Amino acid sequence: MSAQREMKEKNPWHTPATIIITVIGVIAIVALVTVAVLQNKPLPKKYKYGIVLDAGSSHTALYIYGWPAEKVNDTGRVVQVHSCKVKGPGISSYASAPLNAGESLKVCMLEAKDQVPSKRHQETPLYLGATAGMRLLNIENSTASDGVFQAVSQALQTSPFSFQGARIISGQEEGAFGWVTVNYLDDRLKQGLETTGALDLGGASTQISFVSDNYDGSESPKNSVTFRLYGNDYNLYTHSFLCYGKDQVLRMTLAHQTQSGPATVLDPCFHRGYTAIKNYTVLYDTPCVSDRKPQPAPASFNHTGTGDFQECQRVVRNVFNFTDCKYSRCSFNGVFQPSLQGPFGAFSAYYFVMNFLNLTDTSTPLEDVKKKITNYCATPWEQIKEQYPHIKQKYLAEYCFSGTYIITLLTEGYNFTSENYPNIKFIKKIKDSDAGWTLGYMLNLTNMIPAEAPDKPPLPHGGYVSIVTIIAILLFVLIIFSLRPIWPRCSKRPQII
Ligand SMILES: Nc1nc2c(ncn2[C@@H]2O[C@H](COP(=O)(O)OP(=O)(O)OP(=O)(O)O)[C@@H](O)[C@H]2O)c(=O)[nH]1
Repeated sequence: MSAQREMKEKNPWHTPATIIITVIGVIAIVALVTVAVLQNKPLPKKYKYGIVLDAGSSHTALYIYGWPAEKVNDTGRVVQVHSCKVKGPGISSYASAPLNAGESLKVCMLEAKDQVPSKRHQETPLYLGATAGMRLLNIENSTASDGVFQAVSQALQTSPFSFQGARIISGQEEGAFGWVTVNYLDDRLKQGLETTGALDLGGASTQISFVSDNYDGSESPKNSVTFRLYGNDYNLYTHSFLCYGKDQVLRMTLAHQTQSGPATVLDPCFHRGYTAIKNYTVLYDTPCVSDRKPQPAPASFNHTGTGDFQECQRVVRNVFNFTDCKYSRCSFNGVFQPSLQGPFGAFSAYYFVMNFLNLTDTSTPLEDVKKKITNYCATPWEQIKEQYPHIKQKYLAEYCFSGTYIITLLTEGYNFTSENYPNIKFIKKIKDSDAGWTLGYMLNLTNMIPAEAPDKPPLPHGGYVSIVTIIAILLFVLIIFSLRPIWPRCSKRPQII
């Protein structure tokens, strides 16, 4: 018994020095790892915000974007945190009562106040960009357009946000920023991947934007936009067709059919059984068709559907000029377009219409797409209303026309064929953010996409912590081994002293 106690007392592992060294070693390792973990832990997320109002021809929508405050330049970090659809028509419809345009934004602005934490209000930039509706009003009556901007600016200045101005964005900006949005959200820019083209169909204009190896900007330079983003150069082809949004094209096709001022128009783009009294003055009240107004025109006409896709396509073709082209190749109306390249994202009305018609699957052969639209157009109006009781009748009545226009624009306007039609993806959102020009516009104005690729930390957080842990364990083992001279003898036999 006493020999055993003596053996314990002589065991060098139990000397005060080794115990102290071991405890200090363990504490040092724990401290080292803890510091590494804490020092590199992502900071609690403080968000910054930006707000963009898309003042379109048919309506205004508000988008709130958010991003972590500490990492501004990382791709894919800015996301849409909220959106609000303004009730009523687009701001260009308030030309004769501009104060109401400002008033119409109030509900969405109140929502924005609730969505953005109040301590961030003052630093949150607020932009309003107006598109084709205001472009047309500005052409038609620039004083009225100035009045509308004054009214909306006054309303937005009273908001708690940092209002940065309201302006018409050019068709080129609308196309290019739509392309930036799509590729930013898809993480294609930072990684330098092949980009996705953007097809945007609005109410009053439509945009096509893509990068093509066959386009360096020398032919038709007005269609060229160059960007340097994350260290990559892009030469983007973009064109915006004013008046080729679906609402204005509908007016153009009607104007074409009413050139002689008839009292009844039999329209193949509307369902059999559809009939409505329409006002000539309202129909022709847009620069897109005003020069075609019959003189003298009766006050109104009876708009009656006949529901015939092929006839509708014939009518729709009339709005395009496919013959004049002074370039090596054109889309339509004498506009240069290089050969189509890469995948395309088609959004806004492209999505609304094709989604309703159940045609978002572009692996469906084009002939079958046309058959489906033919069947939809041929369905009597009464049956359509019964089938879709919850869908706004204005939208419902126009899907036959809109589907026909979309297919004609894509295949005959932009020259998509059976081979490359499947390259189109009809999209509404990408990773919970709406596809459209607004995000690209804000990223540009807040300088959130750097021209050069940001420096990456040499290691991700997890890798850093693992390496520190391994080094700490190695150090510990080293200390233990350095204590070797005072190790107990490695013998199974008890050492009897
Ligand atoms: N079916 C359907 N159509 C919609 C919906 N929202 C908008 N539209 C229509 O789709 C078309 C395009 O809408 P937007 O993308 O908002 O276009 P916009 O911004 O008003 O028009 P631009 O100024 O030309 O860009 C318009 O004819 C709208 O009336 C929807 O939820 N469903």
